[in-house]
Amino acid sequence: MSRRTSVDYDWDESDVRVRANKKGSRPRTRQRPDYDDAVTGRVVTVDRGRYTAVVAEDTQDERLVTAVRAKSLRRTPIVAGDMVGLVGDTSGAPDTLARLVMLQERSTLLRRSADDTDPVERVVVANADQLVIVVAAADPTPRTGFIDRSLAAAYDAGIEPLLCITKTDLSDPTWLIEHYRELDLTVLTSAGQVQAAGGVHTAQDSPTPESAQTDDSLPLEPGMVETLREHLDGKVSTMLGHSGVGKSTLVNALTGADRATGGVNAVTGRGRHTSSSALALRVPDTGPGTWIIDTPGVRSFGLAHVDPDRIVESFDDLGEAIAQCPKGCTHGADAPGCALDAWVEQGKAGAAGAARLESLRRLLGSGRDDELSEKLLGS
Ligand SMILES: Nc1nc2c(ncn2[C@@H]2O[C@H](COP(=O)(O)OP(=O)(O)OP(=O)(O)O)[C@@H](O)[C@H]2O)c(=O)[nH]1
Ligand SMILES: [Zn+2]
Repeated sequence: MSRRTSVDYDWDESDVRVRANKKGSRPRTRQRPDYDDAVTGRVVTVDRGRYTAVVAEDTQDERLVTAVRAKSLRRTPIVAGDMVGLVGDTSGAPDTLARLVMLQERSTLLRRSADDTDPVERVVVANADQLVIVVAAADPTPRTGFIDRSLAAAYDAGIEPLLCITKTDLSDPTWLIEHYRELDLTVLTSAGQVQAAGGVHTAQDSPTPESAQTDDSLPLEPGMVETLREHLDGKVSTMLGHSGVGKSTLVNALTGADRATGGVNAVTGRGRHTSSSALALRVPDTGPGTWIIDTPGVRSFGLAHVDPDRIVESFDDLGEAIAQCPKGCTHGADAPGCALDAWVEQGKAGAAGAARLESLRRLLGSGRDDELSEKLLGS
């Protein structure tokens, strides 16, 4: 049952010595003849040094393979979403263990540092196309600081952001939607609204497919789940949000998996997932390649690893003013000639301009106050 799939990827072994080889144009797999028969897998979760990958995705031979990392990769972080090469017993049969020997080059890499002063950068998720930032309209109170830093991290990683506002039955999220009106950001609310590129549209009421039938006791409106499903279709998305905002509720409604109780059977066919590590899940009623990666452990987004210029670029709604700043402008409150204050005072950045500028300055500063208050609030 160990049918091989051919390896025709551009492997990044994260092995600098191999990559630095003069014959750089030669396919790297040739330099590793041992691995010619490696099968490709998508890492769905990592738990205590064990990597679970789905192999032969969307074929009859699709299976979950558990693997341990080869010695040569022991210093390389490998995370959910990574595409890897596996050798050895890749049958996926119970109690078998394969060897993870290669790491494919990533299209994107979402990273964070524990806080803005922590130089240690952590890899969160690989190959995500989209970052779904989940906040609640209330309980817990949404903080734009968290959204803004998530946006900066997404922008830096080249990942498309999407803002999802849950619990709109508890509080009116209009102020939050207004806050991002001038930014080209799609906003979904649990009332089923979509804001794209500055306009608010009511989402089409689509019927809930059988497999996604939500429990009557769930406070979610089907409109949001279905609109979100459409936005996830064909993409690898990762979901991020503070505890209690309703991520599990959303993921469960989307996938039918019961994350809280550790059951992933509906998605992977077998196995239990009880750790708090990131987990990639299939999304029913979507096309091939649709995955959602839940990151329960990630609650704050230190930006120590992000170039300040990239942070500035994530404030696209202030971009026109920034273009008028003197060269090398730090955009700080006391930066000489900074065009931002006048721009905002003239109302050119919209009603939320002042708050957006404040947020930019906070992120460009140490940002510690914001991060600290998030921690103090028990996020
Ligand atoms: N009123 C209301 N409650 C909701 C909504 N969505 C989720 N909840 C409730 O909010 C609580 C927290 O939801 P979870 O889905 O567990 O939140 P989470 O983000 O996964 O939280 P962690 O598992 O701690 O990361 C639960 O009691 C849900 O029933 C909503 O749209 N409206
Ligand atoms: Zn400036």
